Amino acid sequence: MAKGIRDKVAILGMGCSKFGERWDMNAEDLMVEAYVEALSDAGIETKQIDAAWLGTGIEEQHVGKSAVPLAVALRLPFIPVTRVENFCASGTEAFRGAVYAVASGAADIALALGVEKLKDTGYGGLPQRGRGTVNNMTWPNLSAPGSFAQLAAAYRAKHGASPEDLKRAMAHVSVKSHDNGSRNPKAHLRNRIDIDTVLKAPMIAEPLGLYDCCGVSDGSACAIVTTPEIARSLGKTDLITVKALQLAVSNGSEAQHNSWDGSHFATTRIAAKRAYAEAGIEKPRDEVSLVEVHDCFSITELVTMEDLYLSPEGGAIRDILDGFYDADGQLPCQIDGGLKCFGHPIGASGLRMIYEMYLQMLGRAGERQRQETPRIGMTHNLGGFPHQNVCSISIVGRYEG
Ligand SMILES: CC(=O)SCCNC(=O)CCNC(=O)[C@H](O)C(C)(C)COP(=O)(O)OP(=O)(O)OC[C@H]1O[C@@H](n2cnc3c(N)ncnc32)[C@H](O)[C@@H]1OP(=O)(O)O
Repeated sequence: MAKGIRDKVAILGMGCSKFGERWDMNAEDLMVEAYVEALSDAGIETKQIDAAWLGTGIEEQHVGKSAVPLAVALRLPFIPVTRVENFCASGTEAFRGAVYAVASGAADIALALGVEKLKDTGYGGLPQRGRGTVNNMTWPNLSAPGSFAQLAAAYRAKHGASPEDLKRAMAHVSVKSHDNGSRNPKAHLRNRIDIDTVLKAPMIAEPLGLYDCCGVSDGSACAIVTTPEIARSLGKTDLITVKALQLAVSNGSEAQHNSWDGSHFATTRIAAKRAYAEAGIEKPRDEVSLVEVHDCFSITELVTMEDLYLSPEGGAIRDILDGFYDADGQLPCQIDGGLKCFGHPIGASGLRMIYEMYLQMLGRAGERQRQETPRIGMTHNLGGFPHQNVCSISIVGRYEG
């Protein structure tokens, strides 16, 4: 395996907008909200940034084509700006661009920003009549909730879980995330819920009810990165560095050759193995202190805990019900409220997850701060559907160099 980027890049500053129904703001306003916080945290000026990456998913409708909207919104000084899109993993893709630019020496300081404006532009998780023959004939009823509901059925069939146990574990996932989100002023949904509310909620795609789904929200998040040496020369003493960044992309082979039972994500397993090797992690369940996964649906979080090798295969239901991933458990998952409470403004989500890891490791997470300062944080950003997807994993941690 290539040497990788472990400890070559430090996070100089991060910012995150308030997520939610931001009727009062357009995409540029959201970008500025996250950027102003990141810039002030980094303690630099815009003219010191050498290159920038914009991550956004449905750009034509919500943000505008090309990389120009980012350059205009932030008044970037004619530097190279690149726009990336990789399904729902677009935010981590922007981060990857900026981190690799610094790691390669092409830039001293680079910016990654992810944004999406979904709420008032007609986007929804349920099927909308697509345009054109392919959409009408081939995918007339394809929806994210419907597609991830099949993951639940396949997982249950494979592991022989009873429908009641699986539903209770999924409900625990949602109750836990709403509890965490209620302590986060930047989250969209901040109401506490109980198991009964989840189990009696309107059905969206059996077995996924309203509270098993992430919301639909607007939001933006931003990171400024540099080398550990430059960060020190700028006066930073407490450094958080990138330990690993890995991306795995489906090539269709599993689904096409019937070797896939539909109950897990091959991309997550492959990206996780590579990321642990790059970060030098041998026992992820013991060594990772905090994790944010792509909980677009409660079942995705449950399955992902096994795909990341944190829970044993078939053991996630038990771990979840035992509180292993609760805020006061051994390995908190979605301590900020996750996609469940932040919603999923596509380009922003991956960077929003890294933002929480960064705050927690610097002891700056306010009411939801983990008591023992976390050392290693992992984020998992998934794009696409179970049968074809991209998975981007980042591991960040305290710098001990
Ligand atoms: C790889 C991937 O990431 S795929 C994932 C892509 N994203 C998605 O699929 C989004 C999934 N979620 C959804 O589509 C929507 O949230 C739905 C369908 C579940 C609900 O949408 P709608 O019925 O239009 O909800 P609407 O916006 O009208 O809100 C109605 C109420 O429910 C609440 N609500 C909406 N969604 C959620 C949710 N997911 N969880 C909890 N509460 C919610 C709202 O706050 C509102 O509450 P209020 O009446 O107290 O104000």
